[in-house]
Amino acid sequence: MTPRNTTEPERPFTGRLAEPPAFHHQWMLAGNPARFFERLIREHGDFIHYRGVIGFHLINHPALVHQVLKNTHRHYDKNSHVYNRFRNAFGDGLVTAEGESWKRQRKLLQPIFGPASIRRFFDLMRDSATGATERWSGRAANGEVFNIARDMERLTLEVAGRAFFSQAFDRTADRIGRWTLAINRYCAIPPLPVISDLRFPTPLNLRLRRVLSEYREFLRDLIRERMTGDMKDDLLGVLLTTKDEDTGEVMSEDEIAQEVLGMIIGGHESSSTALTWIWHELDRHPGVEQRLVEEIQAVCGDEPLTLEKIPQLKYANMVIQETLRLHPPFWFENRNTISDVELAGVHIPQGSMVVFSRYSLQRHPDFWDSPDEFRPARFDPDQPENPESSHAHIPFGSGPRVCIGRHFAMMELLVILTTVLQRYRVIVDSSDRHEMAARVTMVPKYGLKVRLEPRSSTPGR
Ligand code: HEM
Repeated sequence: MTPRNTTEPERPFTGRLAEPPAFHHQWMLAGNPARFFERLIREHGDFIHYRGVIGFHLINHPALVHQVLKNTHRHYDKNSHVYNRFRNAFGDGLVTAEGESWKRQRKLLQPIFGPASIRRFFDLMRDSATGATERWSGRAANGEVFNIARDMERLTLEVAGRAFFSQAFDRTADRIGRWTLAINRYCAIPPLPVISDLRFPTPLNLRLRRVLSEYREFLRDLIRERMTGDMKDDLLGVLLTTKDEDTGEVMSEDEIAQEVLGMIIGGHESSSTALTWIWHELDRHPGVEQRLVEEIQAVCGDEPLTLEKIPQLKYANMVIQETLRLHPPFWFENRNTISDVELAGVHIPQGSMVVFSRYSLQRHPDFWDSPDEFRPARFDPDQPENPESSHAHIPFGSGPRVCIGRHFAMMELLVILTTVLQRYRVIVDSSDRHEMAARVTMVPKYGLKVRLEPRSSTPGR
């Protein structure tokens, strides 16, 4: 379910700009930046001009966010410290591209990720999820405690890898896993301009350079393989053959490499994080888990999930939305002003950074009742609990740069959630140490230690 289809936020912003003292609570940025923004908002309101090592305008009201991402998006781009760090790692794929280059890429890629096109990935998603649950049978039988966050990472990487490279992923899975880890480590460092520059020879930068060149070589070989006859119907095959409607041009090898890398890294990590939070919340809310299992039983019986049944998983959808609200994987967003802009009557000069925290926005007490409580019923499409909250829920972004992979991600989450729950109850172990960490994505800092309890019947057997 996506939020209701309204175009303008229901409530205008009526507050004023606050200017806390320079460097206010700056030390908190080094620990947990989501808590830093939360505290600023609690003390100073929904519109703040922060002056510190890095200065920014912080917005925390749906009407302001809507204005930046949608109504006046042309006045903003992603030339910020944070996105420049991603640019070093991924190049200029869709996530970081700007202007004409972004427009061209988005137009080419949009149809590939539309709701109808991504249906063909259903089988591979279900097969990968089923494979993971089968590999877990020994663990379940032995009552083994393991970190399910790692398994979710492996599983969503496999889904993304197979969607892009078919079986070539399986041959290279370990290497791709290592490359991903190195890139994620690089992206998680503070976005300080000099240190992030790949020419600066820190061990992390040198490692990233090596990894990127290995990845390019892997992709070059694979593209050559495809060009010499072994063309496949996976995402790489589609990218190699998709033509610009107007010019008839195909994407260059370099463009494809940047695109694929950004999507595999960004797409698999966000989905695995969301899944880990779902297991965390279901364990804490047995009533929700019970209702979810009942829905799955009613929809699928003892058979594996099929593509046609996905729309019937309404409660599962609500559970996912509520998890994405409380634990938005990409919790932080930022834009750079490319001209002078006016926001809520305030003049903001060109070259300023405007930021918001999805974590705070999606827990805004003016838009959500008991905002910290996990209540999937909020997202009941027939009876939404907080009818004015649609613009306070944007886990996939909003406006022209809304996540292109959102339909893919939602289907993947539904398939994995259903497949695992049909076979196991996921129980968080008493040894689990819980703390939220806000890195590139928002994660449980120490992962999630769980045990599995087999259910009495196994689908398809
Ligand atoms: C739960 C999973 C996911 C979440 C929460 C998520 C979230 C987001 C968000 C918030 C943005 C917008 C950033 C902005 O405003 O600039 C975004 C953009 C993007 N996402 Fe996702 N994403 C997810 C999964 C995926 C997947 C699976 C893919 C690819 C298959 C993907 C590919 C992209 C791309 C390419 C963009 C850039 C779009 C553009 O700027 O035109 N995402 N994502």
